[in-house]
Amino acid sequence: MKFHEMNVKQVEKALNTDFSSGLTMEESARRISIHGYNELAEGEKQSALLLFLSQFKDFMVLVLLAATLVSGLLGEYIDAIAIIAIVILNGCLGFFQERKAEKSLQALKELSAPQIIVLREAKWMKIPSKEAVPGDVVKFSSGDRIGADIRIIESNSLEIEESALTGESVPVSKDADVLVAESPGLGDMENLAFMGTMVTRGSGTGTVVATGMKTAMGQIADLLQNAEAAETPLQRRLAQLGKILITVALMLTLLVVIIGLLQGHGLYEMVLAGVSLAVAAIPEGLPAIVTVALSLGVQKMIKNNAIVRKLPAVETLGCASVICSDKTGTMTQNKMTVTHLWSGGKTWTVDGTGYQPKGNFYADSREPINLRKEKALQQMLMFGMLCNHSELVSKDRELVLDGDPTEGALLVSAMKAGYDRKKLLEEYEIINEFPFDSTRKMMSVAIRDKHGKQFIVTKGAPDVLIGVSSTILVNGKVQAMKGEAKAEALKAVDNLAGKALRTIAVAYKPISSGSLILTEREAEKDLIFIGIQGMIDPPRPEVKDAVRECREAGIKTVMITGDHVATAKAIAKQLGILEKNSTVMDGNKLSGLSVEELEKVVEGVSVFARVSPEHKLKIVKAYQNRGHVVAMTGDGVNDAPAIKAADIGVAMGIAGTDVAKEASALVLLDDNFATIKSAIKEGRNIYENIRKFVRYLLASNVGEILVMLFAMILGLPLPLVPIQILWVNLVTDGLPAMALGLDKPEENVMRRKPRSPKEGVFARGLGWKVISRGFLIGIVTLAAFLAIYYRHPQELHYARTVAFATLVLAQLIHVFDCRSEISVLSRNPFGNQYLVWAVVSSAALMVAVIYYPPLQPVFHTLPIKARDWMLIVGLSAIPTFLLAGTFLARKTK
Ligand SMILES: Nc1ncnc2c1ncn2[C@@H]1O[C@H](COP(=O)(O)OP(=O)(O)OP(=O)(O)O)[C@@H](O)[C@H]1O
Ligand SMILES: [Ca+2]
Repeated sequence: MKFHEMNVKQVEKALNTDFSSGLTMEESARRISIHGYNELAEGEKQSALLLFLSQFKDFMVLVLLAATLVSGLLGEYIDAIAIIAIVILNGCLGFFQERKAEKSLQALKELSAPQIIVLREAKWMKIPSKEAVPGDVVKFSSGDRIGADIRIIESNSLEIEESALTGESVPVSKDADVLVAESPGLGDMENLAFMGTMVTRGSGTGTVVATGMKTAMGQIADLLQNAEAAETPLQRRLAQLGKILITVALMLTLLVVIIGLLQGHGLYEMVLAGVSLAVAAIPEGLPAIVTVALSLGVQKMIKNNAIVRKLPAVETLGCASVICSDKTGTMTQNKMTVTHLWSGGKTWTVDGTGYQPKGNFYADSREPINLRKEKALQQMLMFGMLCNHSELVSKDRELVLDGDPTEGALLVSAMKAGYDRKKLLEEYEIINEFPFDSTRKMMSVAIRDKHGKQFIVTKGAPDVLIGVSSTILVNGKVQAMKGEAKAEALKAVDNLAGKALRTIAVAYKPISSGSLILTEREAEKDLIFIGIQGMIDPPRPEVKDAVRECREAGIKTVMITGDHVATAKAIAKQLGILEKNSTVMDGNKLSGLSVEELEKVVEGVSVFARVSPEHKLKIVKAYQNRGHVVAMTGDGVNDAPAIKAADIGVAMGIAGTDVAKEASALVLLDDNFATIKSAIKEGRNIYENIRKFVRYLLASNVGEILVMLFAMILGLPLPLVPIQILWVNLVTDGLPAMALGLDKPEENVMRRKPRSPKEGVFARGLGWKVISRGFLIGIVTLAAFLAIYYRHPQELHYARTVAFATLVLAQLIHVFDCRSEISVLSRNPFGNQYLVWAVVSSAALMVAVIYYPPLQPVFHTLPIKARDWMLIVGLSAIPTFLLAGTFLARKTK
């Protein structure tokens, strides 16, 4: 018999498990050793060796190796060995950079690995999905992705979307009690839930029947092997640019070779020089360094509680111009405490802090009231506790909340009045439930008391509940919900919400005992309104500053909330989101507008209140049509489309569902708005750092090519020999460029306007900087060469050594200039320790090559005399300081 044909008892037996306490730790470990981990087999990975070899597949490197081989055969052993050594070192550098990039991407993947809630040794715990085994008892609810194939034990309005398996995107309802007889299609197995599908509604428990490759998903897994890693826009642009640069570098190199030949240089000499030059000038390492910079940035973001799930988001973050953020939990602390209560025209306050169930109720005086006399208040508190899933659990001797904070507040307010849920549940049995969702904005239970009387109890947004209540309880009497009674209730809501309180109303109605199976629609109408509980949810302290910083950075903050207009308004004011010239729009108004109409007014709105998740997509579209780059937060299943549509989809790490997380590009580990701001700042910085080393590397290459080209045009000997060119390329490109990638942001990163996503690599004067600095580096190197060579033409080796030192030093000074968009002097040049160390070690290597006797024949160098250092230092400072702070530099700002 198959699992879907058995009843629950039979399944329990077949799997040799216990549905009330789950598996033991021992047993689960044993089962892992039998069934293996619950994961799908991965595609093949590139081996380290292949990755290493792939560093040498570059065409010019192959040509260089061939040319070196020839020179080796011709007897130039030292040159040949040195060149090969440098090529291998270069390959190692590339290998490590790519490895690092790959590793950090892998680490990212693991961070966002799915989890599953299982029952082990009678305790519910969250474990990595990987560790689930057949027989495990699991629970799941709306927004979860199912982690294994599961036979449902209990279900509650459960609906699951199985498009990952069946392609059918309409959710199907699932029911534990439906036995499926023959062998139906996957889509018809009502009592099974499959790995990879997602819960769109309701909740349930179940037991794992298959894991890993044995699941239905596993059987088709090879069809959907790993999605390819996405390239960021910048990486794509750089790849295109790379092709152009290669062509240009090759053409210039060819020009150098041809002119050199025309000027009477030997063929062999020119070919080797040309090939070395080509290898040095082609920025083949650029893509890898960019990936490393991106992933280093990603790691930094993780330290700041932001996980980037899609690499391109790192870049897009820097372009964000609007952040649409949830209020509850993101801008506020999500620590709710009921402070005010209202029923039938009376208002009470209650004291106490946090989730400690201690406090008193007051009317007008300072004396606590006698609760027994306030029947409506009692009823409201009791119902708030019954229609409630949250729980207080003690952890480290403190009471902490397990569940939804809104419900926690209601639980605690009832406890302050002396109610105890266990005792209540002995008196009242919960026979049915309609779970909360953000569109209905309410939740209901059907309960039965000891005498068999049945009621519907509903709690939810007061304005919505007033709408579905036909009567209201006033002084123990039921009155029609209209006229003055209704107006007074609405006024009470406004009054509480105006105090920045979040409001939840409670209502009920008796139902006849026969009508057990009501639909949601039947249950949630003609209710008797009892009253309202108002709770504080203090803003997170850091949000106000974050909002201000965003404003200075040209980024607009928009609050989007399901909460009441007045509550949203009050909190938005406290946080500085709502200003004089911005407005609040509510869900009703929003529903009536088309995207085009919304577009016209959207710039003026900074708070959207009483919205449903479905509205978020419209808001994203409207801002995007206005040319904005939009970050949008979300947590629930219904938020996923908006998260996907946004330029940067942001999901909550704590409150977020699997579905929201999977749709997102960025996950906030702490659900904090301020974290979005830090991520944007980091995103801007990473992009600037990439610009810095692109600028540095290309200027260096331009310098290297030009010095050779000019020398050939002037009919001079080669100012640098091949091995020197390769060495410059290795030493100056390696460490200093990486160090630039780790640079701290310039002070004003968050005071600039967001960058346009269309901006090219050379925007904002970068192209000019590359060419002008490169040109000057070439000129001063040539000048240094000439200064020696003209006086002593016989000392060619010495002149080359001086040119070599000038070229290296000019680049090592120029690298400091690259740290700033303005000028080298606009920030402390030694502010980046990595860079200082990179430059010091590169300089030390240069000194070694020049002064260490065993290296001199290898690099064709001679020790430089002290007085010539004056010349070298003076010349190499020129490219950086000549243009630093001049009008040319400023103009490009
Ligand atoms: N567990 C619940 N049971 C009943 N009603 C609830 C519950 N949670 C929230 N509500 C009501 O539904 C309204 C909408 O809730 P929703 O979760 O959509 O947004 P929110 O939490 O208020 O704000 P945000 O969208 O900023 O997270 C709330 O203002 C509240 O009145
Ligand atoms: Ca919400």
